[in-house]
Amino acid sequence: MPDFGSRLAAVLSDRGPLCLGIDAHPFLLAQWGLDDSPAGAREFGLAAVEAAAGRVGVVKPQVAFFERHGSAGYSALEDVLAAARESGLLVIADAKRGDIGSTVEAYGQAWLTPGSPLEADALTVVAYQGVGSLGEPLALAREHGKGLFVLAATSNPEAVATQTAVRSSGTTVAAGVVDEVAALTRGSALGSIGVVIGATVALDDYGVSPESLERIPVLAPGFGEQGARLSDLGRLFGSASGGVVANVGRGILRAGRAGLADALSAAAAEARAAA
Ligand SMILES: O=c1ccn([C@@H]2O[C@H](COP(=O)(O)O)[C@@H](O)[C@H]2O)c(=O)[nH]1
Repeated sequence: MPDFGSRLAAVLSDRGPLCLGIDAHPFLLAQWGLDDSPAGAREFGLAAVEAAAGRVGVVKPQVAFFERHGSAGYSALEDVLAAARESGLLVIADAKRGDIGSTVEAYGQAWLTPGSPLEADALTVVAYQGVGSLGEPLALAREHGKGLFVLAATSNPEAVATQTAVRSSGTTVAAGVVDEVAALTRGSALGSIGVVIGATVALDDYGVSPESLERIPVLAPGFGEQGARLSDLGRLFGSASGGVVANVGRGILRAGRAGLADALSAAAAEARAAA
């Protein structure tokens, strides 16, 4: 299996940067005429996958909206993950896992092992315990051609104080995470270990340069509902734009089940033109 970075680069080139966030918010389930139940979340997720296939290359199921339904929600998520991967979509499980190394290894096994019920192509992870704590999922990703996205500068305003704090090395926390992740990638091809940078943040404010992001994939949430515009993608990420996965959840899902395909096609075209 080719590594995640190569697969992602091919998808970005063929389909453009748009990623459909599969966020089964209760208000969206109601709007789509579905119950706020595991069956409703399952149907929502499968309909989102069906609309995404052929229109975008990447989907990002938000695990929390399945987890809130307990074990039946996880069963629904397993079906959605499998359907997405069978449709040829790259799947980023947004689970934001992190812990000491010996525990985070188990998270890696759950989401990155081929044949696991929760198998995804990539996983979002948290480096609050140090990028080095992620060594085991990193090794698993390398072994199985999977990817990781490490939170660096998140889209929510509450994160600014923590992520712009200056480390003893003199870089911000966000820039330090970017540098440590970038150091994991050799060669000029897009790496398999990337970062999460919100589209709502100004890179300068975090001491992050577009150049430092050029060889690593960047998962960028914050478009749509959180205020960033897809048409600004190139301005926001500059020379790193080619490796950006632009996530939109509510901003597209609000179109409803009937309007989803058209909303996706329009957003995909807008994102492609802006990259
Ligand atoms: O910094 C971050 C990291 C993750 N997210 C997640 O992305 C989506 C955004 O959904 P929208 O509906 O398009 O706002 C959601 O799953 C978040 O948990 C983020 O927003 N910011």
